[in-house]
Amino acid sequence: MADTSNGKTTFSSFRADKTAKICVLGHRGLVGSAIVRKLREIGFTNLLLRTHSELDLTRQNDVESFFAFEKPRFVILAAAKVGGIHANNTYPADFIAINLQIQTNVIDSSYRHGVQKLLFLGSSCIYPKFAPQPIPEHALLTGPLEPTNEWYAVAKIAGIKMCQAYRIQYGWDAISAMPTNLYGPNDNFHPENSHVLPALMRRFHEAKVNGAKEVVVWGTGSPLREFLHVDDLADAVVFLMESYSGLVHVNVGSGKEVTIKELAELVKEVVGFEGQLIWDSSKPDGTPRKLMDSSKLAELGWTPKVSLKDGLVDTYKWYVENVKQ
Ligand SMILES: NC(=O)C1=CN([C@@H]2O[C@H](COP(=O)(O)OP(=O)(O)OC[C@H]3O[C@@H](n4cnc5c(N)ncnc54)[C@H](OP(=O)(O)O)[C@@H]3O)[C@@H](O)[C@H]2O)C=CC1
Ligand SMILES: C[C@H]1O[C@H](OP(=O)(O)OP(=O)(O)OC[C@H]2O[C@@H](n3cnc4c(=O)[nH]c(N)nc43)[C@H](O)[C@@H]2O)[C@@H](O)[C@@H](O)C1=O
Repeated sequence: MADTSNGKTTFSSFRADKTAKICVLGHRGLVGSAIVRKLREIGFTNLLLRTHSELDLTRQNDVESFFAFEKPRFVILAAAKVGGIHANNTYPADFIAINLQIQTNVIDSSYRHGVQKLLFLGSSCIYPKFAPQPIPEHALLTGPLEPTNEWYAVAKIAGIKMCQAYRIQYGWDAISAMPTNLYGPNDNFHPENSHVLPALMRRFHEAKVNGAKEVVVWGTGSPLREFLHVDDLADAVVFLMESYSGLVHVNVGSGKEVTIKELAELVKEVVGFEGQLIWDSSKPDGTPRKLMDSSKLAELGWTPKVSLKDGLVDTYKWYVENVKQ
C-alpha cells in the first residue's frame, strides 16, 4: 500500500498488502511453483504468471511491453535455463546466452517500469571451485570456477552484479539469493539433463518397477553436496523479500552436506530399490565440495525446516503420484 501522508510516497512491507501485484517468472518450474504455493498459502491474491510459451523472456521487446502494460509491484525471477552437470557441460552456449538474455531483459524492464523490489536467483556454482568451506558470500570472484558449469556461473554472477549496479546507480531495491542444490515437487526428472537427486530417484524407481538388478550412478560418489528442499527455499525467498534490502547476495543453504554415495544410498532406500549400485567414473564429478556458509541468513532470522530424509520421502510421493510412469 502506498502512503503519501507525509508528502513523500513510501511503501509498506512485502507482506503487508496481500493484493499487491507480484510477478513470479518461471512459475511452473521447481522453484517458481514452490514460491507460488508459498505466496498463496500466505494469502497473496494478485499473482502475475506467464508460461514460457505465453512470454519468452529472451525476447527483449516482448518483456518490455509486458512490464510497461502490467506494472507489477514485485518481481521474483525464477525463470532460467537450468540443468545438471551433463546439461551444463553439453550446452554451454545455451546456459550463458539464455540466462544473460532472460535476466538482463527482466531486471532492466522491471527497473524501468516502476517495480518496487526484485529478487534474482543465482546458484552456489557462482563460487570458485576451490573456495573455502563453508563458502561465505565474500568468496565470490576470488578464484577460477568449476569448468563443468562456468558458463552458467558467469551468467549468474552477471545477474548479481546487475542487481548491485542498479542499486548503486539508481537506488533501486534489487536483491539476490544464492540457493544451494534444490529438490522437491515439479523438479526436472529428465534421465540425462536433470540434477543428481531427481535423476537417481527416477532411475531407482524404474529399476524397481522393471526388476533390474543394477543401477548406474555417475562419477566416483565422493563429491559432497548440500541439499535444500524447495519449500524451504520458497520460505527464504519470502523472508528476504520482507526483510532484506542489501547490496550483497545472500546464501541460502541447509548447512548439511552428504557425499553423492550417501545420497544414492538414501534415495535407494526411500524408493525401495534393492539391487546394486555401479559407479561410472567416466562421468564427471564436478566440484568436489560446495557447502555454503548461510550464517548471514541465519543472523537475519531465517533457518530451514525440512530434513533431507523427510524431503526425499515427500518428493518420491509426489513423483509417484504426478510423473507419467
Ligand atoms: N534446481 C536447483 O537445484 C537450483 C536452482 N537455482 C535457481 O533457481 C531458479 C529456478 O530454477 P528451477 O526452478 O530449478 O528451474 P526449472 O527448470 O524447474 O524451471 C525454470 C523455469 O523457467 C522457465 N523458462 C526457461 N526459459 C524461459 C524463457 N526463455 N522464457 C520464459 N520462461 C522460461 C521454464 O519454463 P518452461 O518449463 O515452460 O520452459 C521454467 O518454468 C534458476 O534461476 C536457478 O538458477 C539455484 C540453485 C539450485
Ligand atoms: C545446482 C547446481 O547443479 C550443477 O552442479 P552439480 O551440483 O555438480 O550438479 P548435479 O546435480 O548434476 O551433479 C552432482 C553430482 O552428482 C553426480 N551424479 C551421480 N549420478 C548422477 C546422475 O545420474 N545425474 C546427475 N546430474 N548427476 C549425477 C555428478 O557426477 C556430480 O558429482 C550445476 O551444473 C549447476 O546447475 C548448479 O548450480
